[in-house]
Amino acid sequence: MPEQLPRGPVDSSRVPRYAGPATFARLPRLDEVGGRADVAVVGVPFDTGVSYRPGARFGGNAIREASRLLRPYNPAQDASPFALAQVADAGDIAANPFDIDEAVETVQAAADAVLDSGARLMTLGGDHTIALPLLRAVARKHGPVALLHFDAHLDTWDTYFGAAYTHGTPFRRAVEEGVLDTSALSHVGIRGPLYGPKDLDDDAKMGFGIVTSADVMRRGPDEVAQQLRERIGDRPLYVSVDIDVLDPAHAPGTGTPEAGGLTSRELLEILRGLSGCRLVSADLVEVAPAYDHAEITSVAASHTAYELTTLMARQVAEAREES
Ligand SMILES: N=C(N)NCCCC(=O)O
Ligand SMILES: [Zn+2]
Ligand SMILES: [Zn+2]
Repeated sequence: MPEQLPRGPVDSSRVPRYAGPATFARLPRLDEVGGRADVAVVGVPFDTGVSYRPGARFGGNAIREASRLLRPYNPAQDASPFALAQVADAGDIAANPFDIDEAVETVQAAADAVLDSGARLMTLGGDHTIALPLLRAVARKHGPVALLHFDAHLDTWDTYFGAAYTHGTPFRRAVEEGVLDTSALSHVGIRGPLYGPKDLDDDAKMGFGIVTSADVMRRGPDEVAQQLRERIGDRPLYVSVDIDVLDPAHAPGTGTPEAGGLTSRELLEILRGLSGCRLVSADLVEVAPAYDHAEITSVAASHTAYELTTLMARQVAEAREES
């Protein structure tokens, strides 16, 4: 008989949810489930790529702490994600805080290892620099992927202080490197001042379509999600969520806040509307708990990661049924 491995969160009716060290959603650690998971949740404590307030290195653990209140059944997607698939917390990637190039290599190697094990990757924390190595790893496995990018910012700028790897530049590098399918690139939640109109011209030339924050308000999450689903089709999809896509009222704990953002309700509803998309991996970046209050930001982030892991778990279950 194969040994019965733990699966799913600690039972919060038996062990108080505030007890013990935090893993995402009180899930087992990867080493407790024999080192194999369908979805690996990984922290990325790295924030050397930021242009303004630092602190996103602490985002992953803040999200884990705030995720203690998540429950096993997700009514919005009518799914029990942690029963559908083995979802485990794989700990943190030890990225060098003093050397961005080396950190980018380390994140890529760690992501390669997770994807090679057959798992989908859900990363928590870090600044947006890390999307580049994560996309490299995903493209190595799946080929160029569709990208759905939630952010106040384009993050397709060229360099800062001459540096190529920063939190404002990952998606330009990703396009240059050919890791993205340029027929299916979307930003959602864009707003705020830019350096000049060329920012938008460059971005459009790279192939990005933009759903602004005001578009989401005017058209509503259902219509936006439908348009995104049509653009993505059946391509392998990577979702990158910069928590500053939310209004600072919904996510004060972040490094480059911009007024006029999405509500957490709008973000969660758009994500739920992606059901059926081939979500292969996702990141959730730019949570900087030092500027947070009452865990407003990390609670929103924990629910965002919950919707994303639910989408992935449903995909895992569907793929299992088909085979
Ligand atoms: N990726 C984030 N959060 N911010 C990018 C802002 C780049 C700038 O300082 O213009
Ligand atoms: Zn941003
Ligand atoms: Zn960003």
